[in-house]
Amino acid sequence: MTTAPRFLVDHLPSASATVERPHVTLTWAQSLDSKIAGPGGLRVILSGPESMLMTHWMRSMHDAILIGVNTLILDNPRLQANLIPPELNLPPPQPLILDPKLRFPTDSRILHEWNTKPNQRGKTLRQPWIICGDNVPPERIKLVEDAGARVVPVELDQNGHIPPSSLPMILTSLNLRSVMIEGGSKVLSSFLHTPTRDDGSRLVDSAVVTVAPMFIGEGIGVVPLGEDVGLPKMKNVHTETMGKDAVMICHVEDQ
Ligand SMILES: NC(=O)c1ccc[n+]([C@@H]2O[C@H](COP(=O)([O-])OP(=O)(O)OC[C@H]3O[C@@H](n4cnc5c(N)ncnc54)[C@H](O)[C@@H]3O)[C@@H](O)[C@H]2O)c1
Ligand SMILES: Nc1nc(=O)c(N)c(NC[C@H](O)[C@H](O)[C@H](O)COP(=O)(O)O)[nH]1
Repeated sequence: MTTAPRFLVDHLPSASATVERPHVTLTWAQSLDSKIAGPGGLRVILSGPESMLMTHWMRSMHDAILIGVNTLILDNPRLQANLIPPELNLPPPQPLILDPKLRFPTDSRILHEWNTKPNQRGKTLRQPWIICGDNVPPERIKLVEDAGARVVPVELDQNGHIPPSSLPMILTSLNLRSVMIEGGSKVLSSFLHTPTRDDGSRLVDSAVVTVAPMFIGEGIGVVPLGEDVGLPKMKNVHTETMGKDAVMICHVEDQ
């Protein structure tokens, strides 16, 4: 496949997204029993080859990919679009990690890739940027920056989280026009529970959900236990079969 799947092009941001109003996409892969990982956060491969490739197209269609620090620690992802043919020379997405206390492990794979492949910088890789609380000690920030990442301190909310409603403004300040939020469960939940941005407009523009035909049983749900109240109404705007999986594009309805 040398072009993005048509249904993504039809529903996701392109040149229409602006730095003033960045497009926010939530995405995850889940089992039939709504789990995104196994017990204790064990990574489970849910997506088949076709939908995994689709996920990488989605990565390349957003300026940034964002995950929570637990996903970084548990999955140790690279957050690249490396299933897309390199000869297409698509700009790599900017990895962003939400990490209030700056727990970022400096031996993570994402940083290793950045530090050990200088000739790939800007081609298939970008420097990991870590968004942390503005109360993180300067010595800790220096240690992480000396290890190769960029640290962006911001004001936290009363839960000690990076406030979902202010993420779009943070993206604007970083010159990023769109973000694909890949999880995990706590991050997805906080964005689903926050209807609007600081400017009063809708926070989440689209959700792209891969459903794999399998059961996980005990494991990590799409939203953490006890956070399944107050979730928004969703509208299905497109469903595509990709190999063994179904991929659903949804919009959040006005509350
Ligand atoms: N199947 C999938 O598509 C998929 C995708 C990503 C992750 N996962 C799975 O998710 C699990 C990790 O999920 P998790 O819920 O433990 O952690 P998470 O990745 O959601 O990270 C949570 C942490 O992020 C920080 N944070 C900062 N701002 C936040 C905000 N606004 N809201 C919430 N947290 C914020 C907090 O420190 C919090 O503890 C892993 O097991 C991983 O395998 C699955
Ligand atoms: N689309 C998708 N299907 C899955 O079956 C699965 N387990 C994830 N989980 C997202 C998670 O963060 C993964 O760990 C990254 O997909 C790691 O892959 P990379 O090294 O970044 O390519 N995502």
